[in-house]
Amino acid sequence: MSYNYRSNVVNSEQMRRIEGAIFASGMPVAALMEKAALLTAQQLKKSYSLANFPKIGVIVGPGHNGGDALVIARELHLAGYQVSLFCPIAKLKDLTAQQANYVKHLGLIFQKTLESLEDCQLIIDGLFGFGLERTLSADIAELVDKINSWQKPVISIDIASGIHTDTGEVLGTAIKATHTFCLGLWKRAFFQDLALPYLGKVELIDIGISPLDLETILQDSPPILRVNPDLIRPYLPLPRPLLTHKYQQGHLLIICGSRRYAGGAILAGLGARGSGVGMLSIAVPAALKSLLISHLPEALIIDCPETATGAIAELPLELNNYHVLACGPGLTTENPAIIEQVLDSDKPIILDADALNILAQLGIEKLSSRQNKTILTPHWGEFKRLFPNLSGSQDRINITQEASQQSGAIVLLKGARTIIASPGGKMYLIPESSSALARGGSGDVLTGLIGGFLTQMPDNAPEATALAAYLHAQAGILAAKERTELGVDGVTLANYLFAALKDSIPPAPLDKGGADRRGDQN
Ligand SMILES: NC(=O)C1=CN([C@@H]2O[C@H](COP(=O)(O)OP(=O)(O)OC[C@H]3O[C@@H](n4cnc5c(N)ncnc54)[C@H](O)[C@@H]3O)[C@@H](O)[C@H]2O)[C@@H](O)CC1
Ligand SMILES: [K+]
Repeated sequence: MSYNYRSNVVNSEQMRRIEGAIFASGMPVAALMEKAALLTAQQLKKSYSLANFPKIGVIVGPGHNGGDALVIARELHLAGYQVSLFCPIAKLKDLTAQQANYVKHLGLIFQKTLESLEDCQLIIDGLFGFGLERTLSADIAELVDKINSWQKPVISIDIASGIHTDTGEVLGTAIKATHTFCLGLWKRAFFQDLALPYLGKVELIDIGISPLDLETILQDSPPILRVNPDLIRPYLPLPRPLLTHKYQQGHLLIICGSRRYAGGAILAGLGARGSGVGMLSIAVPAALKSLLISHLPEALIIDCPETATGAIAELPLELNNYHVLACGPGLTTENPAIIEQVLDSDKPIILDADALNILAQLGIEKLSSRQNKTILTPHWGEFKRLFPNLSGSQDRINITQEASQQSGAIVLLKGARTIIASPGGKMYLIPESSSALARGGSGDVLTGLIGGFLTQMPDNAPEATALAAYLHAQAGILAAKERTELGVDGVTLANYLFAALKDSIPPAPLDKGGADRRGDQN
């Protein structure tokens, strides 16, 4: 396991321990504050020019978040900005009090009222960082609401004040930042859907936390990783070995569709197409066969006997002849026997949509007898049905991890920030997405894509899932950029998968990882 400030996501307790390890090894506290705040001030000056934002208001809290804000205030003042300060809490930590003295010496003024900052073009929020530990008191909450009501650009230092660093919960109320500079390491809240409306654009400031200090603190817990191109590139089934053939690139079976929901089957097939899987078979009710062939001429379409209402009645197939089974899109919940048959197979399976709804009826205990991997890809509604005991909590990172532990499956919880947990405890967090994907059909594309990647990298199921989820989100972002958020239907999304692959995970120069790894598998 290699440690990296770009990838490792921490909670506040881990952040505090890492900080402690750095200080214990000799780094002066004030020096780290100076570094973090100087780097943030540099970024700020680049994004918010003196010409456009000559007057800046800085809200100073009692802890080191407030200390950061004071160093930033000083730097902006020295750069020519007109800076006004407001500090609503009298008792400051020592280092913060020292910084306050120095800015006073430079002539900066602590205003008596928040209203004195109302004519600023930009507000910097240095009220609380990861040290926020309780709900905001009524007087502080009132200040925060007042700042929000101004509708000005607000830059939060480390995290929007009022947001819980781990769960992303709003502790009473919270600053609605337009831009947040996260210091040193990504904190969990940046991947919690609850917190997103408060963080605005997010940016990580690299303050030089070394892999050594990360390892010291993080080595005893399973890694929680923010997916980025460098992290998943080694797992991509690219470049292909020169002498491979289609069956070496894997054979995926998708079990999907009904007369009522034919489109889900097509979209899952198009998702699988986007993975480049060697062989694709799709089992559908007989009535859908010619429709599927017309959309996916490269796939083998298997026509299954159907029920009176047009669902698959039985699967006349030896499921163990395929490398991976993906099951669910458009299936209906009419026939639980199919899911039981899929669960009984010895192959890796992906369950989505109605396959999950049937599993919820059967009970997740059914998964315990499986000999191979299971991947569950619920959205929130499906998750609640599968894991009702976890649905009371809003900490999506925690409950996805719990769900994976309870079920023994890899669980992918869909959302604005999709979360993937594996039974071993390792987690992958998808860092960005587009609301263009909040649309029927997006999930079907994802199921096919996961299936296609898993087929090509069966020994790395969590990574295949993360790779698919990342690429799916990137395709949504790219498509929305060109067509707006209203222009990304499932077929369009699937068509953008290749462009996303090329754009967002370009091959690293001299990267031979992919070729070597696949050589092992063949
Ligand atoms: N970890 C690191 O590597 C670095 C951290 N720095 C900064 O230090 C911050 C953490 O500093 P602190 O630990 O001092 O914590 P904070 O500055 O986040 O705030 C803690 C202070 O606020 C008080 N407090 C907590 N909840 C409150 C509430 N609801 N109402 C009123 N007061 C409340 C606490 O008693 C404490 O005095 C980070 O967010 C970051 O901005 C940087 O200075 C340098 C690098
Ligand atoms: K803050």
